[in-house]
Amino acid sequence: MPLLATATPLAAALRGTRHLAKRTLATQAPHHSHYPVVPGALTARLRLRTGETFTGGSFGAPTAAMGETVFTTSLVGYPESMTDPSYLGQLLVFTQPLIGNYGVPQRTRDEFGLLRHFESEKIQCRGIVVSDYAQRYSHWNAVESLQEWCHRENVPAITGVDTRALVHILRGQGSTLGALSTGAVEQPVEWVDPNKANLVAQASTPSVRVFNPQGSVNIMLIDCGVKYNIIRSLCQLGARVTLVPWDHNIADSVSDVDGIFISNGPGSPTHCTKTIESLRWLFGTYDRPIFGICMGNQLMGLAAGLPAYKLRFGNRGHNQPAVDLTTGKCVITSQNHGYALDDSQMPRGWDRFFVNANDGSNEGIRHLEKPFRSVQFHPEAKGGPLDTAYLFAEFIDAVRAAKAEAAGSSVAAPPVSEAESSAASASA
Ligand SMILES: NC(=O)CC[C@H](N)C(=O)O
Repeated sequence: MPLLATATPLAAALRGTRHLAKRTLATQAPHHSHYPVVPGALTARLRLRTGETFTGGSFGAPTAAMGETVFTTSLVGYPESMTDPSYLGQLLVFTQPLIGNYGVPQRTRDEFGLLRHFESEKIQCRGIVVSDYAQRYSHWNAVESLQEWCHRENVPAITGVDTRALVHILRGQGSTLGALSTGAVEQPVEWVDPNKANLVAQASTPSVRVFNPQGSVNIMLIDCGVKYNIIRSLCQLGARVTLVPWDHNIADSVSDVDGIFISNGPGSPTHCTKTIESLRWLFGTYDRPIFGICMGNQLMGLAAGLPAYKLRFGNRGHNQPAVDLTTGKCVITSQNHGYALDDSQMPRGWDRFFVNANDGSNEGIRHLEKPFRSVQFHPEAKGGPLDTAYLFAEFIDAVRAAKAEAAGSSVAAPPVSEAESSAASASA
């Protein structure tokens, strides 16, 4: 039998896919409505500022919300993403079609008092947009449905949206303001860009908090909207973590600090002038390790003299390749950002650390003499079991070494990064 004949079912399936893709493109504007929605649900509507409207079913709170419409390609992790403070002010579109199928986990806390399965205390995004909400969920750890959670936290959610068409629009024109309405509750027509406000001031801790007080090195963590797993990652490596607000008076409190960490956070980094000033002061006076993640990378770059710009639609997902320019090694990273540093001209004394292998955008910077480094991706969030977790271990090693040196001792504790990597190879 000719090969063509055996391949026919596959060829037909592929033709079907192509046909679907064409149909999706053809129906892009101005109105989209198709998939079946939750039976008996209120109608929900997502309207982009540029005029495109998507109609579906409401499965969240019967309320309305406006935000920057952004998409994530993550296949799993909706509880973590939705509680990540970096999504504050945003309507979050999931490209993974089936959302809700493993429910929402328990609010149990770890030994440091942090919620185990969420990145902060509450849902941070303003609303969610999905293709196919799973009305039945199943998971050993689930205690409620995504629908119940959204209701409880007063967050609107729409299902039945052709998210492929929506993402096509967002990739083309860039992240766009969107208004999500449910039933008769209409989002007011005046468009307000959340990025014009200082969202970091809303997400940051209002007061100083200490985690793992018996830890052996003192890390000051500047909270721009920190994810719990960043605090946890530092505590697990034996650090005492002092969480301080984004505008904390650093100069007054840094003398007994062994290392400084700058967290992730929502919105534009340009609002954080106080943090940028503090970092600039630290770069001139501080010699111990400094490390930044995502917003932390952007703030360190701005303090060093690099400009930041807005990416067209940002990088949000769990499989972004980043090349470490010091080793040539490519790591697969988890990301959630809409801004980036323009590293085309590096300031004196600094170099690029990582670069994105897909779009060439900056993924980190490092100081050439002092132990100051930052990354645009999230080493605390990993698609695989470990991925870039080694960056935390290297930071704590550098902190311990600097502390030992300052104390005039040549005997430093064994590096945690080595302990980590031997544990990793033992479990591999
Ligand atoms: N995850 C983050 O820290 C995001 C940083 C910043 N809000 C951005 O979107 O680029």
